[in-house]
Amino acid sequence: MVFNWFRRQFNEKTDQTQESQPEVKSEPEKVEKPTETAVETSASPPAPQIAEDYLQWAKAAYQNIQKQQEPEPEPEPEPEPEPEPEPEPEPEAITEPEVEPTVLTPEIPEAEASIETVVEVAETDVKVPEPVVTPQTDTTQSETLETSEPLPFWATAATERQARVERLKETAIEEEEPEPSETASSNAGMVFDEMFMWSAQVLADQGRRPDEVALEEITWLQKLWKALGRTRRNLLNQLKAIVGQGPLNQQAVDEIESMLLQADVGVAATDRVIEALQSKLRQEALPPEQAIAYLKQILRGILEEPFEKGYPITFAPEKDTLNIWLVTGVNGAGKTTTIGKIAHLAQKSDYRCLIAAGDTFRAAAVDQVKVWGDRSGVEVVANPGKNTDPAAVVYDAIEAARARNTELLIIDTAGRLQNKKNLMEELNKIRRVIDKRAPEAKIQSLLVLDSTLGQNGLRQAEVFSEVAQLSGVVLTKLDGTAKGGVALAIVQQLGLPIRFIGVGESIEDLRPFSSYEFIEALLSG
Ligand SMILES: Nc1nc2c(ncn2[C@@H]2O[C@H](COP(=O)(O)OP(=O)(O)OP(=O)(O)O)[C@@H](O)[C@H]2O)c(=O)[nH]1
Repeated sequence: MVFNWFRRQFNEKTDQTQESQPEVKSEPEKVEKPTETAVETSASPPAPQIAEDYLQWAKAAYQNIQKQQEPEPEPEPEPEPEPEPEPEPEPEAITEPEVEPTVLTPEIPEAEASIETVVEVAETDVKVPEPVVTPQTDTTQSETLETSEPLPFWATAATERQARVERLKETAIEEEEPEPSETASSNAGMVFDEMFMWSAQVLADQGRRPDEVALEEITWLQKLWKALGRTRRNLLNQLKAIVGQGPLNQQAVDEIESMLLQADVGVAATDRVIEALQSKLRQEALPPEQAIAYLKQILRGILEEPFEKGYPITFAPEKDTLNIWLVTGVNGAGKTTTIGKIAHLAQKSDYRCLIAAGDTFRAAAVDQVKVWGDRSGVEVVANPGKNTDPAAVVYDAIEAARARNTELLIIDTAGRLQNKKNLMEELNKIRRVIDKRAPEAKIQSLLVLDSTLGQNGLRQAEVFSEVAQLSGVVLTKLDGTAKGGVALAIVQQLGLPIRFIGVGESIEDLRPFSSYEFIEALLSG
C-alpha cells in the first residue's frame, strides 16, 4: 500500500518495471457550485458532533495507524520435501555424448541507448553537499525583476490604525502553547496526546474515516501547526483579547481589521473579512467561540474562491500520462528546494518522476538541482555546457521522459532574468517546445513565493502571473515568519490557488495545501 499524498488516499503499489500499466482513472474533479457568498461554500463535510465522538474517532485512527506500522507477517516457510530414497545404481551405465550450451545475448533497448542527454543517476554513495544558501534580501528580489517595491499600503495608513494595533498588543492574552512532543512528530513513533487529538479532529472534520488515515498525515499536521506558531500566536492572542470583551461589536471589528493587516493578510482580503463580519453583526451578536468559528469560515472561503472560478480542487499528476510541471520564481524563493521536495513526494506516492535542470542561467543552479535529485532519488536531465539554451534541456528531458515512461517531469526555470520581456520569452520558448514534443502532456505551471517577504512578494507574483499561465502558487518558508496571513493576500489579489506549502528545509517539509488545515493551524488554540 502506498499513500498518495497528492490525492490523500492509499493506493495499491504499482510495479514500476511494468511496461504497460493498468489504466487508473483519475477521480472526477469535484467543483463546488458557486453560491452567493464564499463563506457558504466552505461548509465542512459531516463530522463528529461531540467531544466523545472525536475521542472515539481519534482512538480508532490511532489503532489503525499502529496496525499500519506493524511489519508484514513473514510467509509460512514451505515444508521441506521428504528426501527421496537414492535409486539403486544400474549395473551398467550408458555415457551420453556432451552437448555444447547455447549462449543467449541480451538485447539492449534502443530507446535507452540513443538518448544523447546527460542523465545524472542518483548515486547513493555520493557525498551530498548542503545546498548553497542564498541570502534572502529584499534588494536581491527587487533587482531580479526590476520592480521597485512600494512600501506596503498599510504601512502608510492612518495613525489611528497604528494606535489600535498598539492597544491590541497591550491587551493581548499571552498564552503558552503546548509544543508537540518529539516522539509524536517523528515517523518513528506516535503518542496519543493533545496534538494527536487535534490532528485527528482536523481530519475528522474534513469527513475522513479513521481507517484511511496515514501516520504521515498526523506528522504533517503537527509540523504545520508548529510552523505557523509565530503567525498564530500574534493572531490568536489578539483575537482572544478582542472576543474576550464580549459579543462582537463595531469596535471589535475595527480591532480585527488591524490584527489582520498586521499578519500581512493585505487590504483587499481584510476588507472582505470585515464586510462579512459586519453584515453578520447586523443580524446577530456573536459570542466569542462563534466569532472565531465564523472568522475561520470567512478566511477559508477566501482561500477556496479560485475553485469556484474554474481551478480544479485536486492538484495531482495523472497516472500513466506525461504530466509536466514548470516551476517558476525568483532566486532565493525556494524553487530548487521545492522541486526536490515535490520529486520526493511524487516518488513516495508511486509516480515515475524526472527533473529537468532548466535554470541554465547559473551553473550553481544546475548543481543544486542535482543535489536535490540525489536526495529524492530522482534522475536529473541537465546539459553540461555553460549558459545553454533551457529549451534544449527541456527538449532532451521530454525525450528522456518518453523513454522512461515518466509520469511527472518537473522543470526548473531561470529566476534571475533581467526583465519581464526576457522572462516571458524564455517561458514561451519552453512552452513551444513542450507543445511540439509532448502535445498530449498535462502542463501545469507553479510560482514559488517566499512567505517571509509578506506583502513585498506580491509585486513579484503579479509580474509572473502576467507572463506565465500559472496554475497555482507554492508558498515557502512559512516556518520562519509571522506573515503567514500573506496566503490570503495572494489568493485574494492574484485569484490563484495555493497548491503546496513549505514549512522547513528538510525533504519532508512540503505538502499539498489544504485551506481547511491551514486555517485550523492558524487559528486553533
Ligand atoms: N525555513 C525554510 N527554509 C526554506 C524553505 N524552503 C526553502 N528554504 C531555504 O531557502 C533557501 C533558498 O532555497 P532554494 O531552493 O535554493 O531557492 P531557489 O529559489 O532555488 O534560489 P537559488 O538557489 O538562488 O536559485 C535555502 O536555504 C533553503 O533551504 C522552507 O519552507 N522553510
